[in-house]
Amino acid sequence: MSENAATTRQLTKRYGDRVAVDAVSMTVRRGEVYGFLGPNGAGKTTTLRMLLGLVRPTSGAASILGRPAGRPHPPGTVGALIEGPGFFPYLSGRANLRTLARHRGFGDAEVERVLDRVDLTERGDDRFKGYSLGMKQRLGVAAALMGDPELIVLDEPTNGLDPAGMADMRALIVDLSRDGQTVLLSSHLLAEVQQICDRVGVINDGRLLRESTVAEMRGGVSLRVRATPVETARAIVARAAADRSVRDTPDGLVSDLPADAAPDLTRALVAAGVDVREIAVVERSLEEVFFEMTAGLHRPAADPASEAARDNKELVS
Ligand SMILES: Nc1ncnc2c1ncn2[C@@H]1O[C@H](COP(=O)(O)OP(=O)(O)OP(=O)(O)O)[C@@H](O)[C@H]1O
Repeated sequence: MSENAATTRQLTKRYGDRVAVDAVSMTVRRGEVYGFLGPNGAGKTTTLRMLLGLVRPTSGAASILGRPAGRPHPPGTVGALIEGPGFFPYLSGRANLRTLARHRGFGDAEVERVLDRVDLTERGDDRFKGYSLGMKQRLGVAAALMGDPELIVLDEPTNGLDPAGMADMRALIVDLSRDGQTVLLSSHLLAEVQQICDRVGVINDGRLLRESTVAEMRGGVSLRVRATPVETARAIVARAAADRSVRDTPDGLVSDLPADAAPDLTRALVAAGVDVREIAVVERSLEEVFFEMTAGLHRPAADPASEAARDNKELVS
């Protein structure tokens, strides 16, 4: 049995001159929640579609649960929610799932199991049309869960949800993972998913910039010092920082010092007559790391200004 749930090697997709996915090599391990992160248009959906065999790669290879992408998967191995589920608006959630279940060879008991899994049992007889966006997304996840697949692929599962809907979806994904399912999800909301992913792959302009655990990606903590006079404070922080850099930020001086350096640093600042207003341990968010990684990188040729602006807006929204 392959220890990896999904892998891609140099996976590439071109649409005419445009390289939507550029030599992406990623590895999703069994049992983890893997976040495939990047701004809209970065190539996430295209990569997932290639993994699921819905789009043919231009070059490179992909495999899921040890089988080359594109080969039919035995029932109960892979479930996916890609680009919004297609449900009949005038049928109830339950009737929609029953229709799908019959098509896929599952019985009504499986429909009840997945409805319960996404907490929609009580609202199962309501028309799909009347569902909130969060409920619609959860019904889509329920459809992906039929047959209890080993790997669940969710494309932007929190897209468009309000904070409560996002929290529900996060809790559901964490539950699935606790039950041993592997979850591969894509998102442009880095702050949103950093809380629930074990590892992440960051994609921009079709290229995988980095793949690692969330903790590795965020790096260690830093100390932030707000004190006056700032020149004296900077000199003292620099001495404590030794060969580490000291950065001036709008929120104060920041240096990659460990949290346990704070007491000595505070004493040194006070001894030098510096007024210390704040010493804080700060952790970088994935969003900050993403902006550092992409700073100065080439932007899409089509419309660089608007695309960059749009990406930035959506990354922080
Ligand atoms: N069928 C297609 N024909 C032409 N270009 C395409 C096609 N599908 C995707 N693209 C282009 O490939 C690039 C990557 O798109 P993709 O949908 O994979 O990105 P994404 O990261 O999933 O973004 P989003 O979250 O907006 O879907 C985009 O520039 C997109 O316009």
